[in-house]
Amino acid sequence: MMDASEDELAPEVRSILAAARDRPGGETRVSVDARSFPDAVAAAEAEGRVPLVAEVKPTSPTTEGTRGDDPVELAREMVDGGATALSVLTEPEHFGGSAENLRRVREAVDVPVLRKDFLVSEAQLDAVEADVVLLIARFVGDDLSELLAAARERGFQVLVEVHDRAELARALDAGADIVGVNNRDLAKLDVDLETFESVAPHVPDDVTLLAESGVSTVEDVRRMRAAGADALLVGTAIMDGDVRANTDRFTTAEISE
Ligand SMILES: O=P(O)(O)OC[C@@H](O)[C@@H](O)c1c[nH]c2ccccc12
Repeated sequence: MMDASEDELAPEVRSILAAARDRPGGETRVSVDARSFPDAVAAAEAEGRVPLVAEVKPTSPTTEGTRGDDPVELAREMVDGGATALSVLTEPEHFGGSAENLRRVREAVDVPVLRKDFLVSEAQLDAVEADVVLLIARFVGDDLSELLAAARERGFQVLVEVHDRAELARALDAGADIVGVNNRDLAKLDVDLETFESVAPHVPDDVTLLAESGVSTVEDVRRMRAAGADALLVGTAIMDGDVRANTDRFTTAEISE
């Protein structure tokens, strides 16, 4: 999206976006046999676990240092800790990710895997197979419907990320059925859990709704669930320390009162 609102983005985010626009796509069109994300969420719920998407995020503009562990090892620990699905960063320049990390993780686990990146063109969908791809409403602008259709044609499920009610309306108009509300403001990079609480009431029941970013305690997990989150997406608080224990703590947040 090339409009005035781009000036309002944090410098790091502008740099991420500039890099994303230059990134080439895959050479041949992918065709994915996707593992159902809504089914995985329902299964976790039926077992009394908090449906959690655990994120393999080696670093980020808001994290200090880089975690160099093998992403496959981290992914296995997350699944052992009860994660419903995984998110794997594929953005190389600001998040330490790669398409290869995603490919290896998806081969090693049997839960759905989300490709976390800043996709802005159809060809970029072909870089690697995943069960779910992310489209960020703010970044794809008027191309949302087209990219959503292009992704579905390839077999991907699509998570559309929004930050306010106006973006939610655009996501729903485009036909999004998995929506994530990002608590992180891409203009300031700060996190406010009230973002989810203010947008969630306007999301129809048949949409699978994720609360993204800034969940760092078991209290936060319960708070997002109380506000209507079908699932949570957690990166930093899982990557910090014992990945398996962290995942276990969050997925059992509703049993271990
Ligand atoms: O590390 P956190 O605060 O738990 O956040 C995870 C995830 O929501 C965040 O990494 C994220 C949300 N939307 C994104 C878009 C691209 C890259 C990363 C993200």
